[in-house]
Amino acid sequence: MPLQSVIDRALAETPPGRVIWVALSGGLDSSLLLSLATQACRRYPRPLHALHVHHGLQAAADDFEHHCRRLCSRLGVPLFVERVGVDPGHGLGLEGAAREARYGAFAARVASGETLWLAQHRDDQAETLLLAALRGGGVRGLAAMPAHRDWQGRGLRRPLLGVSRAELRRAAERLGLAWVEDPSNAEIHQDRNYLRHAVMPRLEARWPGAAARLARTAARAGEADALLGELAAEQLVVLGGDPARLPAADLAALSRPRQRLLVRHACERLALPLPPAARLDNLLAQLVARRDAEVRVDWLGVEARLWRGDLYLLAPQLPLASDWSREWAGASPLSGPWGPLAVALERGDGETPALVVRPRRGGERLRLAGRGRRDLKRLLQEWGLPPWRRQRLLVVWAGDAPVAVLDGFEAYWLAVAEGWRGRVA
Ligand SMILES: Nc1ncnc2c1ncn2[C@@H]1O[C@H](COP(=O)(O)OP(=O)(O)OP(=O)(O)O)[C@@H](O)[C@H]1O
Repeated sequence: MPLQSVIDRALAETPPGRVIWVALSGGLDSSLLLSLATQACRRYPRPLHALHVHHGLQAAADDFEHHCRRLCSRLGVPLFVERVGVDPGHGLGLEGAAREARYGAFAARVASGETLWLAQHRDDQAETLLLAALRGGGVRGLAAMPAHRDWQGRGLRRPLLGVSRAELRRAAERLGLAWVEDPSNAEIHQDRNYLRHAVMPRLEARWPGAAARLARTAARAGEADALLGELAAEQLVVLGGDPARLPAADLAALSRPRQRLLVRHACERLALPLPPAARLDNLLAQLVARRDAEVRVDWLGVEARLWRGDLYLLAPQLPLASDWSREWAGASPLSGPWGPLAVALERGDGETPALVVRPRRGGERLRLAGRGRRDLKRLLQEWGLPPWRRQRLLVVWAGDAPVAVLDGFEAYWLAVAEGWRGRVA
């Protein structure tokens, strides 16, 4: 398909009336993508913007920015430049950290309903598949990069994913386009560059069209991955539909591959990090733990807990210091230990005295309407509150009397004493 038709089609599939952003690095591919998108938008008018992220990592960073400015002013496309700091100290490596910073900048600029176009092509796709296979990745990894996906309400699109690098270069030369060569692309110690310069030419020499075939494999793996997503969603409905709380016995009755699929799917639905394979197997092996046994398996960003027959997937919470306390007049919001809480509390006669909010210490007794004075500990047992939720309880005191109990994380009242009114604002 001619290149311009590829772009026209991508344009036709992008929601009309909303801004299309081209992620412009200043390299060949994204400079060409922007030029082609500009031509297409002249024929089918659409708001088109370019977005350049300045990482400040290389001496060449300013050259990239200058090139982007020149190109955009020539094409008459508004350019937005985002400056980001890259912190390689989080175990992602420099490349990973730069990528994370870049996506942070994209997210800050591109609004919900708008679309971001990226310029990866077919050879990038083949390399991504090989890198995933060399890491021992599964279907998700082998699917490499999707041609389009929803990204928190925004569209992410790669219109050039089916086009070869050679064809893009020919097109750029035909157009007399200028671009900046990224000096780091020649550094062969980087895995991707090694594949590009040392491996792919050999594969192509032995199997002409190797990159195109690998990209086809990625597309097939992508389809299989989407089907697995559908299967997992259906299975989740059968298990009650709550990704944060899965019935352990029902989960244990499934085949191990289905269990893995479902837990990963549940994490995705909750926007939690996926478990490393060994952690997941460790967790699944304990699914049939005795009902009264408490099992907890953690991985970065997640606490998985088996409690009373259910598997809970939770984001870890910072522990609450036992001496934390807050004076409060009862009006919303309450400035809680993990952030503002949209709750209000008042005495029935409207004469609310000064209140103090503290973590639960034990031994509190509340006077409940129709039930008299009750031990909070007993009440917690009665409500069947999981232990980790007990740790986030806040007790509101009026003088030396506890008058209400609040979940300090999810902002709701668990108990309010007789003569008091609690509201969720
Ligand atoms: N600094 C940046 N600012 C804006 N977009 C970027 C930046 N770096 C990369 N991108 C986008 O992400 C895509 C993939 O990045 P990658 O690093 O693989 O490409 P590149 O070789 O730097 O650039 P190009 O695709 O322009 O040749 C780019 O095609 C571009 O759309």
